[in-house]
Amino acid sequence: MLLEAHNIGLRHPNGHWLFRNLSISLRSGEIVGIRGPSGCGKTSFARILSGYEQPSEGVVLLDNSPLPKTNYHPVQLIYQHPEKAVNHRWKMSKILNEGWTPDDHLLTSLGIEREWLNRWPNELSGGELQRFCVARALGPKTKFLIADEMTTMLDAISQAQIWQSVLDIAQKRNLGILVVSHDDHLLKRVCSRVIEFHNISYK
Ligand SMILES: Nc1ncnc2c1ncn2[C@@H]1O[C@H](COP(=O)(O)OP(=O)(O)OP(=O)(O)O)[C@@H](O)[C@H]1O
Repeated sequence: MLLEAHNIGLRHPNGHWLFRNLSISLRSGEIVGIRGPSGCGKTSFARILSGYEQPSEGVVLLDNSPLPKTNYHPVQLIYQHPEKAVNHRWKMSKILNEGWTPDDHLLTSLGIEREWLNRWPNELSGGELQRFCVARALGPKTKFLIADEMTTMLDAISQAQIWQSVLDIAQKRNLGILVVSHDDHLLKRVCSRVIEFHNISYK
């Protein structure tokens, strides 16, 4: 499969263009990094690629078709801030099973303790909550993953554990991953190529 963004631009309500003419393509099985300074628009671009936000101009295509608007989304975004990505009125078991039912093996590989399933989101740390968001995003219908600073809030050991399970699954299922990060060491380790945000953007 091929995920493509063509000439994407985003203009805020105040009329300011955050970016214009962003084009990128990502194939199944590819792991590509995006690096850029804080505030340049990486998260906004990630939201557009995963269908959460409409661009002001340009188009995102999945195998030459527009992104689907209903059902399980094949491009899954993992946010930098997991507390913004969960329903705080739901317990963790319901959040986890929102789109599919992750198996025990996945929960173990992501370090999710079963006792956490009965808690509310605010009874978990950011890192613990993020493990649920990763599991939730890895459903069998996921084709591409947009990992926006996915493990930034985690310690080095947890970070390595989560990336190891994500990379294992990506390899087995031939997922494409876009890794948005400030962490040069991580980008170098997991990505086959790394793009500077400003090199794909012409303001
Ligand atoms: N409605 C809005 N009007 C004007 N500017 C906005 C609006 N919404 C967001 N912005 C600005 O757009 C910029 C891009 O934010 P975004 O989160 O995409 O950047 P980022 O590169 O992911 O940053 P970071 O690395 O710090 O997470 C920010 O400077 C933000 O203040």
